[in-house]
Amino acid sequence: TRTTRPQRLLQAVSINAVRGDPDSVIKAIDHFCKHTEWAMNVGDEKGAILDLVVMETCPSTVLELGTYCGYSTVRITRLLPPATKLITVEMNPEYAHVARQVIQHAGLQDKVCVLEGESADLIPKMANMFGIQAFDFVFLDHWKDHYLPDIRLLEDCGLLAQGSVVLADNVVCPGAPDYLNYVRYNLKYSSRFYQAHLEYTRVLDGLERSEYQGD
Ligand SMILES: O=C(NCc1cccc(CNc2ccc3[nH]ncc3c2)c1)c1cc(-c2ccc(F)cc2)cc(O)c1O
Ligand SMILES: [Mg+2]
Repeated sequence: TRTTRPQRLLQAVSINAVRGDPDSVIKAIDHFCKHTEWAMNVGDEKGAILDLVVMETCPSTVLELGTYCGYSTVRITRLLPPATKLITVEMNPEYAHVARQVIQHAGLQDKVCVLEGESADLIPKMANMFGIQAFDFVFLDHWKDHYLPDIRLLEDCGLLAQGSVVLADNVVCPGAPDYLNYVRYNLKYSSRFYQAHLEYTRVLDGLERSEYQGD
């Protein structure tokens, strides 16, 4: 096929979503994934849990690892007050290019920085790049075997502070067993599981919310 799935998803957004309206972008992507083609967005069921956790956290600094087409980026950023910034990391250049256009269609481009590259390379540079101390909220949705090394790297770089919330997608499907074991049995975290389903399916999945207790 000439086009890729992210390009077909972007086309559905540009045709069906109202420019500058994040909720219509979210609805257009969910409709596309339910009726036309499955894609690995966090989706509407887990997305509603993501919304609640973001709203109760009221973050001023947000990091997302794994942008894909920007669905969760739009979900999170639409809930943030004007002064806040969201940094999202995507190592696949084609995903990043589509995500920037989805985010722009939602009218949220001024609140989002899409960084192209690997989390392990970029995390150590973020404090200097953005003049931040710690992230109030982190959403993990990239390669599942990178969740554990990356949360440890965030700790080592001093980018987590007491009260920082880390929310991880797909802790059941595809799964992140080593990550779960770490955040659930480590006194530095207070962890809680939100049972749900894999986006747009009846397969079991869930999100893990882990609050950093400080050093
Ligand atoms: O694997 C997943 N997502 C991650 C992912 C996947 C592919 C490429 C990238 C490239 N992006 C990337 C990589 C490394 C990176 N380092 N720093 C940034 C960064 C960015 C990322 C995933 C899979 C399923 C799933 C699939 C099939 C199935 F049957 C059930 C479930 C459902 C999900 O919700 C998922 O999130
Ligand atoms: Mg995911």
